[in-house]
Amino acid sequence: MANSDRPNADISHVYRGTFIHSTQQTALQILEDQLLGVDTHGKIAFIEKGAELNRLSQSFGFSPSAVTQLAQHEFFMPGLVDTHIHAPQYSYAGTALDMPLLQWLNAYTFPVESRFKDLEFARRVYTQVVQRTLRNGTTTACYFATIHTDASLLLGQIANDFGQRALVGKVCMDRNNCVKHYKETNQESQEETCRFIAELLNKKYPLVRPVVTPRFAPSCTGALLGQLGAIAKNNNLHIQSHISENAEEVKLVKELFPESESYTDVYHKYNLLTDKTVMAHGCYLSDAELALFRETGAALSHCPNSNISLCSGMLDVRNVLKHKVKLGLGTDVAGGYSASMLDAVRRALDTSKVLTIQDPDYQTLTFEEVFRLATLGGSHALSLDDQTGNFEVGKDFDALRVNVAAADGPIDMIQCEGPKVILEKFLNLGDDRNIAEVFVAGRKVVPFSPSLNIASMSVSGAGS
Ligand SMILES: Nc1nc2[nH]cnc2c(=O)[nH]1
Ligand SMILES: [Zn+2]
Repeated sequence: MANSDRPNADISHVYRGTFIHSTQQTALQILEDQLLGVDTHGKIAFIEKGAELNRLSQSFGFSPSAVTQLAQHEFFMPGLVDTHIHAPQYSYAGTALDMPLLQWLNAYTFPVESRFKDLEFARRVYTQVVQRTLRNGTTTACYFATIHTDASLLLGQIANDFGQRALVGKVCMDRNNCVKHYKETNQESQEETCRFIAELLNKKYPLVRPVVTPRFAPSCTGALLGQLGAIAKNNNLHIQSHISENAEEVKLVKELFPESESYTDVYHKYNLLTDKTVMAHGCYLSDAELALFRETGAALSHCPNSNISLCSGMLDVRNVLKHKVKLGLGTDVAGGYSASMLDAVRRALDTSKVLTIQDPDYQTLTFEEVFRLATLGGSHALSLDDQTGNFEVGKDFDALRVNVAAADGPIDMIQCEGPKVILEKFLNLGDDRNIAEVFVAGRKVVPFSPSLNIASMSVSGAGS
């Protein structure tokens, strides 16, 4: 072996079995009888054919007897990437789905979010949402918190404690005519955003980053949007918001920002469309707006459960892909009632089929394409694809160990099936009972470590 090929870190784990992932070229690549090595930094050191065991064990210095062999109904897939989820709204997920967006925000969302000033309430809900999403295989989550800086910092701490990769945003809003006590002044929003960013970065959590988070154009003055664009630029930070989710909202933005050509133009004008931006929804974007997304490198998060639950609209994913706009999937809890990315996969397929019902010439998304959106697509949308999203050497090992035939699980395996069918069954029928283990950056984060003292955190609100 040439010197340049020598590994620069020791191997901590080697797994043997089926690995299923996406690449830029292929939506579904099935690698059977492979050996994947994880180094002591949690990175993928090699992924090669099982027949190479002896050579690999010698060159990487591990014992063949230490290899973990997957069982027949097991496979590894990349961790799921939730590109849009509201952590505080987990407290009412599964309820309050009887109104359109703007009314829903005023009636349910703003009153609930205002409660997150209370840090003990925040700790309880944030512990539960991080646990629930991890158990369901979300290895990376892009979170909205609330306007409260300390509670938003707590969300970052909890994600770090449980080992979830997370972008965390303190929500900014200096305009709210309906729930008057749930808003900031322009100065507060700016100052608290800077404090949030400084304090979160100062924690040096390896997998948790701040994200600049104007709630959406109707909640922010132009002045605030401009200040947030500058803060993101000066600190090279991610940006997240909402766009073109619902027809009434689009109309409102036209009224509030009459000088702008389009909703996308509002954000563009304030330097909020960058290659580290992810905007949720985009159901009503024109082709010209999609072209602007493509030009700036900004991404979209498709949140189909929310779009249907709030009767917002349906994203034409095929058209977004045609415009080569980066795209991931999001749960958008609690507009979306499920915190599971498996649900987002199913709802994305359902929505695509409804579009085909409406127009039989419409090219329905395949489950392979949606699998890619939920993994590599999401990591690309969050500009984290150099670190996660698939099983390329050098990326972090973010993975789910799936057992389709888990005892007492939701799937009956009637006959012996190949890996493609097994994956399809898991995506359509599986749940957390099929997710035996979850890894983030090589660390096993599910089952939870007993040292996390889960019971005291979730029941009494005490804990780390
Ligand atoms: N779905 C959804 N859309 C929004 N637009 C502005 N805020 C929100 C929110 O909390 N949820
Ligand atoms: Zn949202």
